[in-house]
Amino acid sequence: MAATTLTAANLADLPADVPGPSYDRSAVSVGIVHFGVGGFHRAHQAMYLDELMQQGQALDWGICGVGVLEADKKMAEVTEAQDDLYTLVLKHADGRREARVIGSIVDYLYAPDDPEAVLDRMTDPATRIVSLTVTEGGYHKNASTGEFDDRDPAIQADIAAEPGSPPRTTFGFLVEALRRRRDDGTGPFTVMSCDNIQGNGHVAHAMITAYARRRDPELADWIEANVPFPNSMVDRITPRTTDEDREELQANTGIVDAWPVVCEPFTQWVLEDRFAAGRPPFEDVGVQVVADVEPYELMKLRLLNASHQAIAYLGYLAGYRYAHEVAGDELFAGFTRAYMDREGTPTLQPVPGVDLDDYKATLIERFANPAIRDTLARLAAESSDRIPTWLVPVIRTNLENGGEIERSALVVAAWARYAEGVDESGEPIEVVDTGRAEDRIAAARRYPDEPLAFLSDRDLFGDLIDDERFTTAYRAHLDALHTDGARATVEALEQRLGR
Ligand SMILES: NC(=O)c1ccc[n+]([C@@H]2O[C@H](COP(=O)([O-])OP(=O)(O)OC[C@H]3O[C@@H](n4cnc5c(N)ncnc54)[C@H](O)[C@@H]3O)[C@@H](O)[C@H]2O)c1
Ligand SMILES: O=P(O)(O)OC[C@@H](O)[C@@H](O)[C@H](O)[C@H](O)CO
Repeated sequence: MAATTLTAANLADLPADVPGPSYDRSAVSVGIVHFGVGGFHRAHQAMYLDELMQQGQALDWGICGVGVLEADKKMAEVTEAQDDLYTLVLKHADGRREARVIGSIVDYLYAPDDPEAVLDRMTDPATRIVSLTVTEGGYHKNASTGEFDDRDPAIQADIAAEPGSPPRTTFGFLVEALRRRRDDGTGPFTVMSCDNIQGNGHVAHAMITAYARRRDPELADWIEANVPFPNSMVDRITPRTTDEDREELQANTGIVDAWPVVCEPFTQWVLEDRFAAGRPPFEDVGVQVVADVEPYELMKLRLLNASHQAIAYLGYLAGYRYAHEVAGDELFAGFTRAYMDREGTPTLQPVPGVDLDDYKATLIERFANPAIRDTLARLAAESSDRIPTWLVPVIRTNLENGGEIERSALVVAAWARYAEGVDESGEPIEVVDTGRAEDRIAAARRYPDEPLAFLSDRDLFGDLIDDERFTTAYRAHLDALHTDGARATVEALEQRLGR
């Protein structure tokens, strides 16, 4: 098969079964600046905009991506070489692949090279939305107090910088751009968070204004009064792109793409309708634009993301390395579904238009899609940002209401066992937890002398360590994980609790 390097000039040479932009990309202008162009943004928001553009809509809502981290240099190089084009490959469970080339990202700026260019984009009146997928850690929220946490050195540097000087962090850029827009009368843009955080808009609002307050209280007041931060629920399982994905794409289609994105066919976006200066007509491409996102967020984070945590640690300890292997194992799939039914679901609000039984059954099917090859290592990374935001609130609510907590306690114990850094066969585990890995590993290794040491960090677990019902369950599970291993522990628990 003839090789086609992905560039604007080569779009006409795409194979017939790989559609590309049918719209004139030179007519697309930037209306959205996006921080954190990773796999998920390219599989989700950029895809929805591309669909609108295919319908001849939203041509004034093109995306300019921004990377602020050293690690984003690679994305800058690839987008430059490929005219911001990339291939999106949907992987169906039956082995089918559906590829298309996405054209809605039309510019990319690597902020450390030219921070003023980023600010120019953000202060351009045509920019009406600044969206974010900067991961849970990118919001600088202390999980226990809920307050802004300024301990990140880059954030400290931005807080201390001279007024008007070039920022380094996402918050620094947002607040400086808003200051300039206030001062020159351009007015606000909307800050649209698309990260997996409960109340992501509320959290972005609270953290960004807290940051702004440290620099300029009047500006913080102006942001409070003028900038909308809509909440959203976002969903599409998007694993990291691998070399095999690149090779497979080329072998199947001839397309040479340095950074394609692969994901599951399922996609969902529930978005609160609160924008300062308009928005694309997202509902025309299946986005659920609603007044209250909270019930959907809780459903997704407490069923999907919290279940991912169960699958990750228990599955890894049991010797699996991929999500579909764990979800395809009846014992672990049954445990996960029982967590959802008995512990996650009782903490949810009624979710308009959703049959929760169907939703949960679909989740297990999605996890079990063998084509996705989502690694447990991806799901188990950055646990300190995930367990406290997704699972701890479930445990707290159930403790308050006299609900069940046994399975959640086992997931927390499995994290502690995983964080010891050695699996059940004595092989090392790479514990990825930015800024906290050393501390987590040290706390985990205080077992068995101090069996509750892992729970003693109140930033992560609040007062769970003071609740005897929880600590009794946690201790028993942690002991069992050490003496019997993950599989036997889950088996015994499921036998004891039944369904
Ligand atoms: N991958 C998924 O399945 C998925 C699904 C739904 C939602 N999400 C959300 O999207 C986020 C990103 O996921 P991804 O798969 O694209 O990851 P990724 O690693 O491919 O990309 C993450 C991007 O965020 C940037 N980033 C990370 N920390 C940052 C910080 N402190 N400040 C600024 N930028 C920062 C990175 O530089 C990168 O551009 C997740 O954390 C989650 O909240 C992901
Ligand atoms: O991306 P994170 O760090 O928020 O969480 C890991 C996974 O649970 C998550 O990426 C899911 O795959 C995703 O939320 C599915 O929509």
